[in-house]
Amino acid sequence: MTSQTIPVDPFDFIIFGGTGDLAERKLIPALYQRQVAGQFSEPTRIIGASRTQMSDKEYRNFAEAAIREHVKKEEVDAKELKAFLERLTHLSIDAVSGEGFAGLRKALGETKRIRAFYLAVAPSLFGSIATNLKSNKLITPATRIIVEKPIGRDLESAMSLNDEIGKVFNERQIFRIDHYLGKETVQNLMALRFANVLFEPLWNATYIDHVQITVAETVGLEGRVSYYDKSGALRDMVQNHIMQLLCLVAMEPPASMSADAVRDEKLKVLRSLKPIQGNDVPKLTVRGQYRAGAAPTGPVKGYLEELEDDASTTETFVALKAEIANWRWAGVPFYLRTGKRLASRVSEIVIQFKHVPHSIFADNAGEIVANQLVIRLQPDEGVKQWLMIKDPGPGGMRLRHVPLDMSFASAFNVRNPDAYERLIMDVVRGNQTLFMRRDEVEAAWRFVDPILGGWSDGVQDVQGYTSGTWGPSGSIALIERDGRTWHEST
Ligand SMILES: NC(=O)C1=CN([C@@H]2O[C@H](COP(=O)(O)OP(=O)(O)OC[C@H]3O[C@@H](n4cnc5c(N)ncnc54)[C@H](OP(=O)(O)O)[C@@H]3O)[C@@H](O)[C@H]2O)C=CC1
Ligand SMILES: O=C1O[C@H](COP(=O)(O)O)[C@@H](O)[C@H](O)[C@H]1O
Repeated sequence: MTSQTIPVDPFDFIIFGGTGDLAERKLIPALYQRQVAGQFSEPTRIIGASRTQMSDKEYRNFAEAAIREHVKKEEVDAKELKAFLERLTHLSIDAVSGEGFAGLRKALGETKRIRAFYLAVAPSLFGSIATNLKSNKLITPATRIIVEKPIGRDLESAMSLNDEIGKVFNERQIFRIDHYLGKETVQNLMALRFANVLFEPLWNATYIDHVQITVAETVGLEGRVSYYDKSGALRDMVQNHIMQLLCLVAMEPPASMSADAVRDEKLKVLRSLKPIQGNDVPKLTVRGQYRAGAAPTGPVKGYLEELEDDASTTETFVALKAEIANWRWAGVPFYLRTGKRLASRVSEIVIQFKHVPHSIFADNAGEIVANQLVIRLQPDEGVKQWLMIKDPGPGGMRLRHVPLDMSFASAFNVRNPDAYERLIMDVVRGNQTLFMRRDEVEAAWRFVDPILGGWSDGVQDVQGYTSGTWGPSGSIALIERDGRTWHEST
C-alpha cells in the first residue's frame, strides 16, 4: 500500500463556496479521486455551503457534472462515483447574515470526528465565517480551517486577515494553502536535496553561479477578470508560489520534515532576501502586459481588449533578480519570471553550476559547458542533470554535453495526483508541513510591498509583449546585463 492509499480517519469536510469555480474545478474532483484511491473511512461526509438554495440532489448533480468535466473519462468509475455522491449534501448558508449556521450545527451534530472548513470564498468573508463558526459553537478540538490565497494584497491587509482568523483559530488549526507545495515535483525538490549526499556539498555560492525559476503559462485571464486586474502577476504568482519555490531551493536542511522545522527554515530565507526598493526597483524588476498575438491554440486578444479597459496597467508578466543575503547564497542571483500568454506552459527550476576552474583539454576537444540541473515541475515532470562526457568513438578526446534524464512519467507508471488531493488529505491528517505559516506569508509580503510601492510611483512603465513569446525585451535584458541567458524552456 502506498502513502496515497492509507485511509485517513473519518471526517466532515465543509466547503464554504461549495458551488464556486474552485470547488467545481479543483476541490470536488480532488475529493472524488481520494474516494477512488480508497482513502476515505466511513462515515466521511462532504457538505457544500453557499447562499443558493438547492436540494442535496441538485448539489449531487452539480458535483457529478464537475467530475465528468474535470476528471479524465477513464478515471470516472460508476460505482465509486455513486458512493462519492452519497457523501454529499448541500446547505444554504449566508456567511454575512449568519443565516444557516444553526442548520450546519444540527447537520454536524455532536461528534469528535475531524472537521475541516474550507473557505473557498472571497477573503472578505473569512472573518465573518470564523466569527459565525465560533458563535454557533461549531469549533471542536478536532477542527481545522483551510484558507485560500490571496491572503491579503499587501502586508497590512494580510496582517489584518491573519488577525481576524487568529481571533478564532489557533495557528495549529489554520491551513493556508499554496497549491504549488502540493505538486509532486515540488515535494521532490526536498527529496532531491535532502535524500542525496550528492548535491548538498555543492549547493552554495562556491559552486552555483545562479538559479532561475520560471513559471510560464499559455492561458490568459480565463474569466477571472475582476480578480486578476486588481491583483497582477506579482501578487498572484510571485508573493506565494514563486517565493515558496525559492525557499525550497535556498533553505538550510531542516532538522526534520516536521511542519515547524521546515517552515522555520523557509522563513529564514524570506527574511534574508535583499529588499528591492527605491531606485533598485526599475533596475531589478520588469513588468509586462500581453498584447494580441498567437497562442498555441491560435490568435488571441491582448490583455486590454480582453479586459475591455485600455487604461489598465496591471502586469501579466514579472521578471526579477533577487538575492539572498546569507553565507550560503551571497552573490548568487535568483532570476525569477512568470507570466500569462507566454510561448509554452512550463514551470521549472534551473540550478546553473559554475565552470570548472581550469581545463586540461586541448582547444579542439570542444567547449566545456558548465553543469546544469533542471528540475521540471510541469508538464513532463522530471529532473535533468547536464554533464560533460567524452564523445564515444575513436576520434580522440572530444567533449560532449549530455543530460542524465529522469522523466517521472516513464520511470513511474502511476497517475500524478493533483496538488489539492495531497493537500486536502494532509489537512485531515493534521500535517501542516506543506502549508504556509502566518509569519512566512507576512515575510513574503515584506519583500513584495516595496516593489509594488516602486511600481505605483509610476517610474516604471509596464512593457507590452506579444502573446506567444517569452515576455518583454526588458526580461531578456535583465539577465543578459549580467552576461547570462534564460534557460530555453521548451
Ligand atoms: N477559482 C480558482 O481557481 C481559485 C480561487 N481561489 C480563491 O478561492 C476563493 C473562491 O474562488 P472562486 O471559487 O473562483 O469564486 P466563485 O465566485 O466562483 O465562487 C464563490 C462561492 O462563494 C459563495 N458565496 C458568495 N458569497 C457568499 C456568502 N455571503 N455566504 C456564503 N457563500 C457565499 C458562492 O455561492 P453563492 O453565490 O450561492 O452564495 C460561490 O459558491 C477566492 O478567494 C479565490 O481568490 C484561489 C486560487 C484559485
Ligand atoms: O494560483 C494560481 O495558479 C494558477 C497556475 O497554477 P497551475 O497549477 O496551473 O500552474 C494561475 O493560473 C492563477 O492565475 C493563480 O491564481
